Amino acid sequence: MSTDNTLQAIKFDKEQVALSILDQLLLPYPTTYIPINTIEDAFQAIKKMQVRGAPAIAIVASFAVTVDTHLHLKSKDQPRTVAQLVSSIEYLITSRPTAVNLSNALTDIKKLVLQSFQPGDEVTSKVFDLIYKYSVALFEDDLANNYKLGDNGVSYITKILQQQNFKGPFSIVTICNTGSLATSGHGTALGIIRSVHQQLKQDLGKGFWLDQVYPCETRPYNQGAKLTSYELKFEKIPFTLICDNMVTSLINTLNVQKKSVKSSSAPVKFIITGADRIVENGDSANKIGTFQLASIANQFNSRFSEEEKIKFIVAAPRTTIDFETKTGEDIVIEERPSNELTTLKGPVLSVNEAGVTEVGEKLTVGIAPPDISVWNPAFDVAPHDLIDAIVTEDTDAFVKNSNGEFNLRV
Ligand SMILES: CSC[C@H]1O[C@H](OP(=O)(O)O)[C@H](O)[C@@H]1O
Repeated sequence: MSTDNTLQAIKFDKEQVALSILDQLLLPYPTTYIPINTIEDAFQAIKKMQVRGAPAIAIVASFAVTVDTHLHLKSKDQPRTVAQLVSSIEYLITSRPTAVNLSNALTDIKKLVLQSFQPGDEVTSKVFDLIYKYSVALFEDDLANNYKLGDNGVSYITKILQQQNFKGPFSIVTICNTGSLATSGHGTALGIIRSVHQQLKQDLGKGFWLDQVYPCETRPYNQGAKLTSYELKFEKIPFTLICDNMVTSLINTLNVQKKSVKSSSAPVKFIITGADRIVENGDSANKIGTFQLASIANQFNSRFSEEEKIKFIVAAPRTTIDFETKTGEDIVIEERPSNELTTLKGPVLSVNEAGVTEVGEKLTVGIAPPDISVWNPAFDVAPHDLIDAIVTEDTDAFVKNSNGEFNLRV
């Protein structure tokens, strides 16, 4: 195992055909890379959320099928049939049901193999080659697409601010983690924030600039507090961490009362989230709490002038769009274990004589009575009528037509 203070969630050695992932359950404290050698290793790591984020879990799953196949071919074990490989792939799809990237990628791999081979055929190096090429392309395309998505987000944000005749500093609210730790790099919603931070700086003369990011801590698994804060701090992007239940007060303080929060008075102009599954009509499943953010923006906008309105942006690569599902009503929402809500895990922190924080052993702390009824859906669905724009790697952001409908087909 290696430790590495990096934002690289996934490491794949093309020559050695070796896969390791950053154990994200230990972040934001020093963590380790753990090897993924089998489909079962990947299932467990995805299920436990040692790796999470819709694009990242699809990439890790695809690479895991590649590595598993490679190691099996090298072993002296009984050759595997295509049917057996397909069955393992179908098992891996069940590790997390809501994020469509996972099922899309593994279904693509299944189709690729079955287009050229019969179920009873032996898994040979030719099968491996198909899977390897697909997995490497998925990883590399995701990274390239995230930079395009970031630029498209900047274009949309610039257009809106110009239309609203907005001048000065602005803020962005986001939820969960949608950055390098959730993708192959740069990120989706956090990728837009990275690109905005780089391209809309005060000294670049556009007349408006990003002053503050407000990441929601994202209960109950705290991806915002643990992961997005880690990324924003790493990139030196100005941010202030808030609880999920603070967003209404934040917007009321900044945008309505025109007062400051900490040292910033920049109004919230955008709420930017990721997605785990965007369906045909634009309804978008994302981390629990996202629907609430869309509702909050809608509530304020009902009182705001056009120039004051807050825009709600969903950011995702096209691999997150599910054209098989017509509306959000049909999206399966993953429910997770109760203990994610009734306990908190983390290291013991102590400050030594030199004032340096030392990271000790990992503990689990109870924050609710044991054996109680808990509801822990990992996602909710923001209806398309509350979404202003869906930003992908395609050139222009998708916005609704005069009938209030998205057309996500290009
Ligand atoms: C680019 S990540 C997309 C999406 O995935 C996250 O879910 P999880 O942390 O449970 O894997 C979150 O909903 C992000 O918005």
